[in-house]
Amino acid sequence: METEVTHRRLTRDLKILELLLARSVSATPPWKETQIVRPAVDIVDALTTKPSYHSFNSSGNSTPNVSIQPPLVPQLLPEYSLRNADQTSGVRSIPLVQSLKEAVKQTNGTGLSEKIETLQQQINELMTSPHGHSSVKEISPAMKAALESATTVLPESVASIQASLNSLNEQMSSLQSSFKQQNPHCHTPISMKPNTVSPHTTVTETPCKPYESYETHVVSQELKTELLEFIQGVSSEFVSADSDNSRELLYFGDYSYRYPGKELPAKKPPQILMKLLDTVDPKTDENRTLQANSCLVTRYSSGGSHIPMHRDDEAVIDPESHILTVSLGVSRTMTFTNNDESQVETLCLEDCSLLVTSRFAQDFWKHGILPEHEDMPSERISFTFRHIAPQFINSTILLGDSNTAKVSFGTGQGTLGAWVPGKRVKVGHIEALPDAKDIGPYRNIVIHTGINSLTSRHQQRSDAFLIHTLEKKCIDYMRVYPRSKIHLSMLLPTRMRYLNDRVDGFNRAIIDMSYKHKNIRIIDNSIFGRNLSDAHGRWDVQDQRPLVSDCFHLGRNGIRIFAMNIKGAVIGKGVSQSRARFNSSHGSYRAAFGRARHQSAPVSVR
Ligand SMILES: O=C(O)CCC(=O)C(=O)O
Ligand SMILES: [Fe+2]
Repeated sequence: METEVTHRRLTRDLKILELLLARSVSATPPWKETQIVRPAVDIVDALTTKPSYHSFNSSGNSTPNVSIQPPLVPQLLPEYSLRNADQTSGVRSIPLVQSLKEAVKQTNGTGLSEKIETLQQQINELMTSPHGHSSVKEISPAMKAALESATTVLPESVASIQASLNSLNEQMSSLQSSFKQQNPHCHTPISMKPNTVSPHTTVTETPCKPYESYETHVVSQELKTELLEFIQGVSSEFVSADSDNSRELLYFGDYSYRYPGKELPAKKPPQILMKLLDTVDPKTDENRTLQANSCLVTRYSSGGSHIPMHRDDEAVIDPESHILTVSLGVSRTMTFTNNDESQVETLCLEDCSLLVTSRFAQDFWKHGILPEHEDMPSERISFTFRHIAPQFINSTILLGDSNTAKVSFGTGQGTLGAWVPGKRVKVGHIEALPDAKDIGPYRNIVIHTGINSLTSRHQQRSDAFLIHTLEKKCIDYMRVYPRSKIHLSMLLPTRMRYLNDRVDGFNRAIIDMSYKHKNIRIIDNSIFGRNLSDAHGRWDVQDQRPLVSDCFHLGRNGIRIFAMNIKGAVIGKGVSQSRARFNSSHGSYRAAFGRARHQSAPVSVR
C-alpha cells in the first residue's frame, strides 16, 4: 500500500516535471537561462501555495492572481487543481515537490535534469523490486502507460531542450556576424532578445528610439584638420576618465560638469568648438535651437579604450534638450540597450559623423562604447555638446488645471523664477493625467488637478475612485522616473460650502498618500483656508487685495502665493515645512488649517 502511494506520488511528480519542461521550452528564450527558473518556480508555487484568487491586483480590479497560472494547472493536473488545494492538503507536504522547488531556486534550473534522473532511478527501482513490481501491476493500464512514457519522454525532453538552446544560440551569433559583415556602417536594430510575452517578466515600455538621427559627412576635411590640430595643441590637458585609463576627457562649458566620479570645471570653449557647433547645430531641429553650452571632448586612444554602458541623465542636463555627438577618427560601435534589456541596437559611429540623441531617451535606453581589440592602433575623438545648467536640478513639469494657468515659468513677477525651469501642461481632470512616457525626465512633477473631477456632472466619480486613479498614475510616474519627486498640490477651497467638504476630504487623502510613498510630497496650500469666503483665507492682508477672482479661481495675489508655494516645494524648502506642519499636528490636517486660518498675514511673495 505504502509503495503504491509513493508510486503515485512519483508519477504525479513526473507529470509536474513534464509540465515544467513543457513550459520551459515554450517560455524560455534561449539566451536567458535564468528565465527557465521563473515559470518553473511559479508552477511549483502554484501547486504548493494556497491560491489567493481574489487578491487585488495592481489595477485595482478583483481578478485572479495571474502569477499562479490557474488555467494551466487544473487542466493538466486535475487531481491537484487549485480549487482542491485545500482539501488535498497533501500538496503542501509533497517532499519531492518541495525539494524540486528548492533545486530549481538554488541551481538556476540546472538541478532539473538531476532531479529527473533521481526520480527515474526511484521509479525503476520500484518497477524492478518484487514488491514494487506487484504494485505496478495493480495500477490501471493507462496509469502504467503514462508512467512508462513519462520515464522515457522526460530525459529526452531535457536533451532536446539543451540541443535547441545550443542551436538557437548558434543561429543567433551567426545571424549577428553575417549582419555585421553585410552592413558594416549601417545602423539597424539587432534584436538580441524579443520582448517576451511571458507573464513572468515585466516588460518595460520603451516609448522612444535610442537616438533621433545619425548622419555621416557632417564635418568637412578642412574643419576636421583644424579640429585635429586643436586637439594636438591641447593634448596634455586631457585627464583620464577613470582608474582604468579607458579614455581621456577635456571639458569646456559655461558651468562645471560633474561627470561620474569627476568634477570638470567650467572653461570657456575655444572658437574652433563654437565653429563645430555652428556646423552641426542647425541639423538638429528646425524649430529648436540646441542652446548647447558645453562640450565634452573624449579621446579613445586604442581599441581597448571604451565607455561602459551608462545614461547621460545628470540632473543638470536640460530635460527637453538634444545631445549632439560628433565623431572623428576610427569608427567605433555604440551599443544601446533598453531598460529590460529586451532590445539591443548597435550603431557604427564613423569619422565625421553626427549622432543626435535626446535627454528624454536616456531614461529608456543606456548606451556605451565597448572595448574592442586592445592592440588596434587607432584613435577616435568625440565631441559631445549638451545644454547644462545648475537650475535644471529643479526642472519641473506642472500638470495643472485652470488655477495653474497663470503660474508661468521664467523670470519676473508671478513666475516660478529662473531657478525653477520647466513647463506647464493643462490637465483639467485627474483622469486626463498624461501617461508617464509623455511626461519627460523632469526632476519634479507637480500635480494640481481634481476640482473639475469633483464637480463634474457628466462623469460623477467617487472620491475613492479619483484618489485611486491619481495614486495609480503617481505609481506609474515613480516607476518610470524613480529619481523624480511628485508634488501633489492641495486643492484650493472654493466659495461653494458644500464642495469644500469634498475638497477637504480629497486633500486629506492626498496627504495620506504622501505618507505612503517616499517620492510623493504635498504642496501645502492651507494658507488659503478651508473656505474662500472666509475672511482669513481670501484676503492678502499685506497688499490689502483679494486673493481670489471668482468662485474657483485665484486672483493675481492668490496666484503669487500659489506660485510661491510651488516654488518652495520644488526647491526643497516648502516640502519640509509642510511635512513638519502635518507631523507636528499629529498628521492633522484640521490643525494645519486651524493655524492657517488664524495666521495674521500671508507670507510675502518675492
Ligand atoms: O564618445 C562617445 O561617442 C560617447 C561619449 C559618451 O557617451 C559620454 O561622454 O557620455
Ligand atoms: Fe554618454
